[in-house]
Amino acid sequence: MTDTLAVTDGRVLTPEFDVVRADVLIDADAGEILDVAPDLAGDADETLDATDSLVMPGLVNAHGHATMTLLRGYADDKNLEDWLREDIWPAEAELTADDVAVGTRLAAVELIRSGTTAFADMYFHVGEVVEAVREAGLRARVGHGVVTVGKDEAAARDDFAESVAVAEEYDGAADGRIRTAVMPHAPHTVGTEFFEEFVPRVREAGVPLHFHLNETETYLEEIDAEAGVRPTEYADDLGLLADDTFVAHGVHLDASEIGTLADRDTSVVHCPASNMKLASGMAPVQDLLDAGVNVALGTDGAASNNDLDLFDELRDAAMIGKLAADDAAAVDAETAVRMATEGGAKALGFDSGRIEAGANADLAVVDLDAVHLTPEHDLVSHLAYAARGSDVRHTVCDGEVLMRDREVLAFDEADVRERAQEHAAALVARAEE
Ligand SMILES: N[C@@H](CCSC[C@H]1O[C@@H](n2cnc3c(=O)[nH]cnc32)[C@H](O)[C@@H]1O)C(=O)O
Ligand SMILES: [Zn+2]
Repeated sequence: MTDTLAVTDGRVLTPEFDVVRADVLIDADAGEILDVAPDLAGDADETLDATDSLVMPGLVNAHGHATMTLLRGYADDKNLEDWLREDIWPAEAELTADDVAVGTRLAAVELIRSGTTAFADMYFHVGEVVEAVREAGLRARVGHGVVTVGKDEAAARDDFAESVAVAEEYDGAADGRIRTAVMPHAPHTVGTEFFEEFVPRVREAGVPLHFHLNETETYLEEIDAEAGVRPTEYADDLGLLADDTFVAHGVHLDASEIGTLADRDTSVVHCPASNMKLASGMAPVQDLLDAGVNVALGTDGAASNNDLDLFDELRDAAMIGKLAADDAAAVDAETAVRMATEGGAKALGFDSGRIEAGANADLAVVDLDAVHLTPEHDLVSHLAYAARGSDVRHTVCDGEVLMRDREVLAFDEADVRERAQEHAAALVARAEE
């Protein structure tokens, strides 16, 4: 007999963005939603109470570096290039596999607590990331980040080869909750010859590509100096853009680049908090949406955010989207919530992001019994503009309850925090030696 779970007595955000009173019946073995209708509790082996709550698709954090939770608050108030070169890369040079194991678990707890059920991760020691994701019960698209600048040819080639090997090794791990991608850091931090050599191998492996695109003016200047074109054109010429490619940031994009991204059906992961904090700029999100580009949301690493709460990101996206377009109607509440759910699921290639029979059973249950969510005119407005990650009561991924009544089940949270504090302190001490 199949194990079934019913999320009962709540209201449900439908794919049409109506809010209806219904239960959600889940096949816990298959990790799939079976039915959304009133009175399904009697059919279930187990129930999860959603009284006074809104059942929404689990949020999708489509760009980040989970281990960077260990560097949260370590270096703030600098632009991207200075921050990476002066603080982050020296610290990362000291990072061990154990640090990645600990930092990714800290990130996982934070993601689960704030209703995120799927995320993308570009980092190194990916085997440790995979183990943490498996244990957490989350869904993720993971990859090894490649940088070739500053390395000799053999080391550079090894780094890219490792990214392909890692993507092949772990794709489909954790009962299919883990998928992979090859993740060259950015067009200007990986040499042209290495893209030429490895892109055909990525295509053979049949995995997507993920990289940082046009995050700052420096990204444009470096490609302009090297190739005399815009980075999107450069990336397209190298065969990097496809319908399973997802790029982070896309802050500085001209109309022709937006057209190219739309033509290739490449997803853009908007990271508004990171872009504001590093003063990278304002992404033209409404223009991307108007051109038909799929836009997802990401926190980026916790060192440039400084948290992994997608509800913050949602609100930031709606706010900065209006400023960027000089139009208060731009990036409206529904659009922001869609980017954080179905947009992210599409970018990462997961059949999640909607509460409907047949979809992955990835959902967040938001407690509406709160002062800052009173009164109720429009619950989608609340999700975009008033709710916080800490309003999430239960988190379900792949049909498994990962958090019940604000208790994360897979980990001992106190232990995860203590180990994170120890590893972060030791890491920084090594970096500053
Ligand atoms: N194997 C590579 C590591 C690349 S992982 C991905 C990298 O992205 C860096 N990173 C984090 N946030 C950002 C961002 O906003 N823009 C660009 N890079 C970032 C992060 O510090 C990490 O070094 C190496 O040998 O250096
Ligand atoms: Zn990043």
